Amino acid sequence: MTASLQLYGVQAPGLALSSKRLEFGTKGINFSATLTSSCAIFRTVERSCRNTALRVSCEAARVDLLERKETETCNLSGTGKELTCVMKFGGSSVASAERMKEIANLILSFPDERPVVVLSAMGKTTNKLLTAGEKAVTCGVTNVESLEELSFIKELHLRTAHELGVETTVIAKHLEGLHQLLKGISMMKELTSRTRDYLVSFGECMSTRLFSAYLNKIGHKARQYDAFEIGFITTDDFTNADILEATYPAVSKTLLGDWSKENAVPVVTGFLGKGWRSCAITTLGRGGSDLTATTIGKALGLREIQVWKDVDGVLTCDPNIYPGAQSVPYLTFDEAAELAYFGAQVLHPLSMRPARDGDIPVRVKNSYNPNAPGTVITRSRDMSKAVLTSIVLKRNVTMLDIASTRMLGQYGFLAKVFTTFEDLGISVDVVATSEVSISLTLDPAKLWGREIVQRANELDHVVEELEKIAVVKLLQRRSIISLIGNVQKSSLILEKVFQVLRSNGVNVQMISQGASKVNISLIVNDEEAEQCVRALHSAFFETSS
Ligand SMILES: Nc1ncnc2c1ncn2[C@@H]1O[C@H](COP(=O)(O)OP(=O)(O)O)[C@@H](O)[C@H]1O
Ligand SMILES: N[C@@H](CC(=O)OP(=O)(O)O)C(=O)O
Repeated sequence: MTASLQLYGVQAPGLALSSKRLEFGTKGINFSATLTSSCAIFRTVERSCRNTALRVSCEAARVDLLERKETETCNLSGTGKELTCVMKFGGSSVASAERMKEIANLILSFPDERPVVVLSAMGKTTNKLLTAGEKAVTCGVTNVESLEELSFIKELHLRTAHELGVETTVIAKHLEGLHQLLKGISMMKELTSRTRDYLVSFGECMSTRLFSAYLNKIGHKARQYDAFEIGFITTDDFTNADILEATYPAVSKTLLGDWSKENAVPVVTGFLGKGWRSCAITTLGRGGSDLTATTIGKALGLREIQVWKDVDGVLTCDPNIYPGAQSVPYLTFDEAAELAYFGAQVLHPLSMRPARDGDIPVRVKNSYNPNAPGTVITRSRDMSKAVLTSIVLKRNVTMLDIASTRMLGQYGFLAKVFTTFEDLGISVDVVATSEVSISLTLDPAKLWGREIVQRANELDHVVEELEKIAVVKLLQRRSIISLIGNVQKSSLILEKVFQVLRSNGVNVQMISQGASKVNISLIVNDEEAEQCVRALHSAFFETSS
């Protein structure tokens, strides 16, 4: 049982709260969450500490303690009496005015649902914003106006407003702000990851404003929310921020509080948050609107989370690799998480976490084909007949073969290897070990998120460090093929896999069965990978045996 202790403070004008540090000196207090807003600091503490006197010391400028108030943390499962579900629509589902009208009809076609709507940016807006930002660095201030991406974004959003019949004023400030920001980037000749997040936030801020205005126009009361203003508190890892615990009660309080006053459909920006130290806009990693949706689902204790895409649910493999991929009717949270983590673009890698914690079913549906049943993701499912569920490919992975320079019997070798990665802040994806050697792949999401120069230095540095204790081989352009399914049937799966790979003349360079028990990973050369996935798909999903 936790209680929330809220300490309200006033800020000296013009000072960001993040520049101050409040210290809670009393021993034994277990802070399970922290969140700051421009005028308050909230800390969630264990109930047992309720009456403990807190010594609050303020390091920087003035923070006056105005009020100390104890409140029960929102009852997460009991508050969602009225709002029923989350409906998240991805970029392809809101790519044009016509698509937005269809989505509005779709929402209205479920009269028993009272959804929280989460939207991504329209179509490929996020990519266009990023390209515009990169071009702005070098194009010169006077040329910003004629950047084709800026013109495209302006034209798309203004046209959408006209076609929806809503005032262009709902997005005018954002279009102007975007223009100014690009000029700023151009003047500074620099695009930091913090600015990058601010830049892409314009996409979701505009799509939600247009859609909410449209719902209101057709007589369906709606209210737009910027996630970074309603308590989506994240780490300050720009471009890949993680949601902090304090988000749940804050989001619940705002959305349920407003809903109880007026039943207006909440339309929330996906993908965005607010860094808890910086108070700047952050993003949750590409495809992060899925995570926004599941976070809201958990925060409000809703009955279901729906993510509407442009495919008939989660498929047996990436349809861009094999167009004959079929939809998977049921998945567990573990299977879906593994599938997303190992590269299936269809779901954000962390999005299953809140749904699993809240035990809320996630339904993946096709907004272009609403009648298709889609995929239902739940805590457990009948695995008695399940063998292989889906095949996932992650390309361009770096692999390391590390062999100890000592002989057998050396203890501490694995510990030293992993300490090196920990020290360098690099996470590892797939591992296979013996007593004196270890093969592993490096998480490309973490590594490739950094600048090219930084990346090359990092790899050199890893090899240099490891060479103090081992012979190291750096192998690039490898692919991980992940076989998601019932690992209880691993012999059956592997028998078939090796038959297929042998008949295709492919040598597996490493194999690993994860502790999650839903995934077997194979490492092959990049250039052989797609052909392998197609051959494996035929063997597992297109033959009767
Ligand atoms: N196993 C898979 N199942 C379904 N879609 C997949 C899979 N692997 C890759 N994809 C790709 O993911 C896309 C859907 O994800 P995404 O583009 O993020 O959707 P949205 O933007 O609508 O949220 C599909 O169009 C498909 O090309
Ligand atoms: N617009 C962001 C966030 C997002 O979730 O998009 P989508 O739902 O279209 O994948 C992106 O492109 O990454």
